[in-house]
Amino acid sequence: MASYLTVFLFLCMDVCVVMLFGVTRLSPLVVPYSFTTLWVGGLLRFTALVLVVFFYPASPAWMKRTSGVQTLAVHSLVYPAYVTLRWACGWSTLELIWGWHTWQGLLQSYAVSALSLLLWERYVPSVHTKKEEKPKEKGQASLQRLLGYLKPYQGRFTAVLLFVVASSLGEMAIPHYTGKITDWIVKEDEPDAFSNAIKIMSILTVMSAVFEFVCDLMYNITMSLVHTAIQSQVFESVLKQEIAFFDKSSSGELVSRITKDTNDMSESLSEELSLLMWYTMRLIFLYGSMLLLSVPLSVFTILGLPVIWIVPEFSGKFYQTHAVKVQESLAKSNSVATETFSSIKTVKSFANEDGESERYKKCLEHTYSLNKVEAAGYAASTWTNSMSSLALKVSILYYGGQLVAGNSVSSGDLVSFVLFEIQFSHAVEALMSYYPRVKKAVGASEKIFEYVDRKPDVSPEGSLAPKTLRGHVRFNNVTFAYPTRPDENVLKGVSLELKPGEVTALVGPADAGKSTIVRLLERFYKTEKEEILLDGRPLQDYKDQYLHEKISVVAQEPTLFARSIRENIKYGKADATDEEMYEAAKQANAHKFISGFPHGYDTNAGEKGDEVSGGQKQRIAIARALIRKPQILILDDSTSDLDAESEHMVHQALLKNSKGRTVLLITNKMGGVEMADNVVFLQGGEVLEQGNHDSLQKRNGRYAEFVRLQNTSFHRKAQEDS
Ligand SMILES: Nc1ncnc2c1ncn2[C@@H]1O[C@H](COP(=O)(O)OP(=O)(O)OP(=O)(O)O)[C@@H](O)[C@H]1O
Repeated sequence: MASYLTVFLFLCMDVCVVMLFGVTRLSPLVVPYSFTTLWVGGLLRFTALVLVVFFYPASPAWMKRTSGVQTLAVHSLVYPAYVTLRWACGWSTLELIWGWHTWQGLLQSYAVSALSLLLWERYVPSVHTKKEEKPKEKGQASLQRLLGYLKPYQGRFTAVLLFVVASSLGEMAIPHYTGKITDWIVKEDEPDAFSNAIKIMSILTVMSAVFEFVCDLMYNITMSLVHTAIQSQVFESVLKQEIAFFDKSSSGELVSRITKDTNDMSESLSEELSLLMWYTMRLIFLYGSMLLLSVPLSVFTILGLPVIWIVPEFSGKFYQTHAVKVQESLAKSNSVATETFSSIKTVKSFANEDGESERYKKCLEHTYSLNKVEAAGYAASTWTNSMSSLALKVSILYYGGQLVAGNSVSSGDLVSFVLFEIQFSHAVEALMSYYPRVKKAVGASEKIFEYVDRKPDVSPEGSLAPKTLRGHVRFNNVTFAYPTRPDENVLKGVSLELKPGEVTALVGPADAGKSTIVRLLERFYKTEKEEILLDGRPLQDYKDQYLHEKISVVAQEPTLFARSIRENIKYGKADATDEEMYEAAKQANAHKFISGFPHGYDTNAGEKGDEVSGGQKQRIAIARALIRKPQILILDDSTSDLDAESEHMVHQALLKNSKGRTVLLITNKMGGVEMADNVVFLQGGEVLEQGNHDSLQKRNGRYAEFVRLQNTSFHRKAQEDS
């Protein structure tokens, strides 16, 4: 209520001041001082309004800010300023100078004030806010970074820009010479003018087309280079992240970021940016040509532009927010599809095709509901663009007609102007409709840059890479929880030792934390500095590449790549010879079956190794670990799919060839455990017993009980099988 009262008070005061000065024009005293009266009137109006704003207790706070005072100044002084400007240009001011108190004048000043307030709020940072140093808007920063990718190709872009300039200039020929031809038709006094105009117009138009062709070619090639650079940078950044990051993000989402989002972003850079460049250049030349033809008409055109700038910005913002949401939802749908296809066998064996389809459908429905809002945003944004430019067009035609009637411009010039103006408003309209699309791509780029900027949460890489490594590992009271479940300690004060030249068996029931110990040794997760030592030095101090060369792990469920067996065994060690590959395969008891395949080592292993059996997959994975000749070899239940004979052969070969090597064997099969020099029994994340198999058996503690249970279940299983 109070704010309505303020507005009412404000209007009353304003109208009264203006009308009061309207009365003064009747006084013969002020007639010779028309300009002074105008300005004094404006200043008094300003003072009166400022007094109302600052002394009326219920006036809105924003009016007391700098932007509010600026608006009042514009509101009060725009009319005197406009009249003075006309006077300076030598145009008639007689009617205006005494007509500022009219209702028409009043309404005009309100419209201008509203517009100026909008502009000031948007584009002109006020004196106070400047001091506060606003942080850059996210979208703006992303756009700057996107443009940063173009920097290495500055030379090419300068050439492209020159071609754009030449081509846009050539495009001015048609409207320009159409006007000349109109004048010739009206006057009929220059017989050669017609053919000359046609000739020059044709030459310039053809030249413009050639420039456009060269420019497009050069531009598109350069943009493909930029796209490749962005995509590989995103891929590299994602690969550098710590394992916990991959635990949290699904592979579908990651793939969508790298492919779809980078594509969207590159499209904006190539297609939209190119159009942006073309239309901006055209806009400059068109406006230049319009100015040459008629300054008042051009000024009138430009006055209407702020309206068609501001309106699309509002609708574009709404659209951008929804575009980001659609991207996220799409990434989710992608991850569901990727997960389903990568586990298709499990899906089918549980006959859950309908369940997965339903899950995917739900994701798509969510995307669809967001898409509808996004589409409405896009439609609203383009509709507001074209409506605002249509309004501008109609008013320009109206004003242009008046100027022609007053003989201010010739008919030919008016024709040219109208043609220029049509192209001009089309260019503005086009730029405005590209704005939301560029914003959409900027939205996509924000997500991508999140990945590029993300610092992997790992300890800074060490520099240690000693020539010889003994492979002595010590865990000192290690307590660990996964980052995704920080409150759940998986390891609780684990202390153990892996000695060079010895085989240590890590034994324990499911979920004891055995694989977690391996993941920590691989440095996949962060631990305290002194907790894990390798040859007496903290594990973090070693170079990453060095560490993974010296430690080889055969995981519980090894993953093979959809490449040849040769490439799988030599994975990460492409310089290994074929002899070394055969040797590793023999030790892993794999050479025989691989040689039996029709294509031998060139046989494709299939996606995730699906074209070989579980046991074969494990043996190939063991060969892949052995070819690196690691100082520390870790076998994490990696012979579970082998028959007893194969397993025995693998173990024998490993023991024979592991002189001086540290071996960690995670298994619950007693055959392997009995061969070990040392046994560590882990349960619930705690080391309960340590020693060799016989001594632990004699102790008759938890380990012995576990062995008994293992044997009982083994015998029962054997009986059931027989
Ligand atoms: N990436 C992870 N994020 C969160 N928790 C995890 C993660 N990996 C494993 N865990 C949890 O840690 C605990 C120990 O898992 P781990 O794989 O180390 O056990 P394990 O002894 O190797 O078991 P198994 O013999 O069944 O393979 C389990 O409770 C498991 O749910």
